[in-house]
Amino acid sequence: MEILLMKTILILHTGGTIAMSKNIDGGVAPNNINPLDMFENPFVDKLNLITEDIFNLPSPHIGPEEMLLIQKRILKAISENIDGVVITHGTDTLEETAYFLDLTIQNDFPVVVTGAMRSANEIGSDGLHNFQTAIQTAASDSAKNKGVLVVMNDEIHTARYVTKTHTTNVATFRTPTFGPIGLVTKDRILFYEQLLLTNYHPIKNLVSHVYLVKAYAGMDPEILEFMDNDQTNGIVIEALGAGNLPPRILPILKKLLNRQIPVVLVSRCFNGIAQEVYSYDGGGIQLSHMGVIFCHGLNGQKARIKLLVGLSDGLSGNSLKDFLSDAVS
Ligand SMILES: NC(=O)C[C@H](N)C(=O)O
Repeated sequence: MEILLMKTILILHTGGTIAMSKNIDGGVAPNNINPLDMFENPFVDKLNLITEDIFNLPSPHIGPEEMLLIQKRILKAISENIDGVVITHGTDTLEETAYFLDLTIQNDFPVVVTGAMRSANEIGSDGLHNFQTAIQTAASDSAKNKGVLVVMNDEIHTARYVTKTHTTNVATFRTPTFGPIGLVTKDRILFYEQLLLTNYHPIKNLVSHVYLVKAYAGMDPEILEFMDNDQTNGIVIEALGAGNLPPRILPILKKLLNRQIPVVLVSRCFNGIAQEVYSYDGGGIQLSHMGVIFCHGLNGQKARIKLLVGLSDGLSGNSLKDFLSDAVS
């Protein structure tokens, strides 16, 4: 490892399978005491580990409020001479928390998120290994200024593009279209790509009622009619293919846009980006002319986090559009 000086790594446990065990009935559930608290620092002569259990939640119980708590704790660490941060997290919503942090923290030190697919007492448990490699990555100088990173199964992914792709396999985290930017090898942390960095938005409060909807063949307009009210702050639609919608959605879409509700489009495809390609009814060109914002390269859940962060930072109109479409970062 390229670790030369004594460094301090802040570890924030938030729960998830990495902190769970299989019980006698075969169900996997949280423990009263996090098994990771028993982790013996294998790098005692090189790394000082400060551990905090900020909460112990399955990640489906985590939402923007919890993400903001994690963000605030990391911002506090900036004045505490911390050299890196590791966050352990359930994998179900890990990519959303990681991307939320990526958008809201200017991290000169590495911030690494990890989790596990097998709980602490299951054969082949991946928790300790992922935890250890996440610490090594957070302690690596080469991990600085790369945005928030996700380390799982010996791969290093950007929070911006990584996604959970398998329900149970330990190799679940993948980065469609672009691939991981680095590897954890037996003896070093290795990067071979650099993310284009963007500005950060250090929000302090959150807006609510930002929705995510998936398009499907024959999509029913009623789903969007539910959002046609004053409470709705924004909507992300995972559209078909290159970025198209069934024509029967157009009337309600117009109503939502007339209400000045931002409607953001991504593709429901696993690879590629939403683009204004088709000029038929419901095609991307028409949607774009109507005022729908095309968000490039993100999946639906990430685009929703980005919309939430942009709105929470007070962006609207063209500034929100530029932020979401990556015209500015
Ligand atoms: N592997 C996991 O961590 C999944 C778990 N359901 C969670 O997200 O908390």
